[in-house]
Amino acid sequence: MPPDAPQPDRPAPGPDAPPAPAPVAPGPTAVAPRAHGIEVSGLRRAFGTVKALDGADLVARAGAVTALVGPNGSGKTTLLLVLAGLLVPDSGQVRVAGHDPVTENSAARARTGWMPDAFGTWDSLTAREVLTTFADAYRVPRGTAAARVDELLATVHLSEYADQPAAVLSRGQKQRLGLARALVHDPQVLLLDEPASGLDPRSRVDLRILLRRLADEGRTVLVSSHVLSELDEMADDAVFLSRGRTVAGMTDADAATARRTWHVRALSLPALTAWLDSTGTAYRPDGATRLVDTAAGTAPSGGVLVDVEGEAGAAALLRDAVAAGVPVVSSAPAAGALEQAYLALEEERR
Ligand SMILES: Nc1ncnc2c1ncn2[C@@H]1O[C@H](COP(=O)(O)OP(=O)(O)OP(=O)(O)O)[C@@H](O)[C@H]1O
Repeated sequence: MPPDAPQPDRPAPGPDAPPAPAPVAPGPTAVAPRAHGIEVSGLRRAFGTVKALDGADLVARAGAVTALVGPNGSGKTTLLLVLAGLLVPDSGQVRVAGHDPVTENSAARARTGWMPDAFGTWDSLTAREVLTTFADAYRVPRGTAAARVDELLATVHLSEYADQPAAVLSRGQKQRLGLARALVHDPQVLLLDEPASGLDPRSRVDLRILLRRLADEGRTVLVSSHVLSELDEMADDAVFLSRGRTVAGMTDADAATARRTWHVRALSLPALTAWLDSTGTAYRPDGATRLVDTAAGTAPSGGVLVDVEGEAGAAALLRDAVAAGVPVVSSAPAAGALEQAYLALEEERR
């Protein structure tokens, strides 16, 4: 859903719009404990007959990056809009940084940074003016706002565009400005909808490092994306949505113990497959096996896919193969843990 689509039963403030009434950025005495993350239970929100959220549950810990994963139309944006205090749910419990975004909207929004999947901005304002306007709206004290804005422009590598009108920014640069605006009031909770879309590879790496740092500082970071390999690298936990419901959750520990497919390559494919056969280990072709120098009598090198139980299973497989004299070249997960879990869930739900 376009994040700025009007909501049927609520005047749309527009997720990019400064909040009205402007919430007060929590001052040093008002900071809620960092331990508060996000807690959602039984959340429902329908648009006419479409049940965008149909009893969703979610916990996102403070100090962790949580991935929000699900197919198109599964309710991710709707959930993020509710958490951001921009959409009123039909029913269910929601706490963001210890506050209910419906009944304590200002308190929740003062502690929440929201980055929509496309950051619509005012084209005639400069990048610095855009951030200063949001800092004002969040009542960041004037004395500190200018330094904060400069610091954020540097963080997202837009200092050289600080005094350029936002109209000249590319899509990826606008995304980075959107990230800076989400951080302008030093929020405890960050909600990011497809933050990497439009970013070049360097900016994606920067984003990953920044989100890690923000989580390590004790913030709660909830990020939705379809690029699972990217989420895999940055997320500690994952929540899977399907048709408006939470269908699974996954922590780093789950990922380490889950059954996964590994790609094992050896200098001699016959030696590898003969050993797998002798141990009764099931395997299948990797689809990329390459023959080398058969004329010279060298055995074909190549790899196979093997399903193993967690990282411990992968380590045992590698250890035993090497001990048996198989010339193993590499052994690595065939795909990220999130991607494999996602595909397995999709398969189950077909
Ligand atoms: N304002 C709206 N009016 C009507 N239907 C809506 C509205 N917003 C969302 N929906 C519907 O609710 C469902 C969930 O949409 P949502 O945008 O939350 O999914 P999503 O998981 O973010 O999808 P995507 O991955 O494609 O961004 C979809 O069927 C969508 O068509």
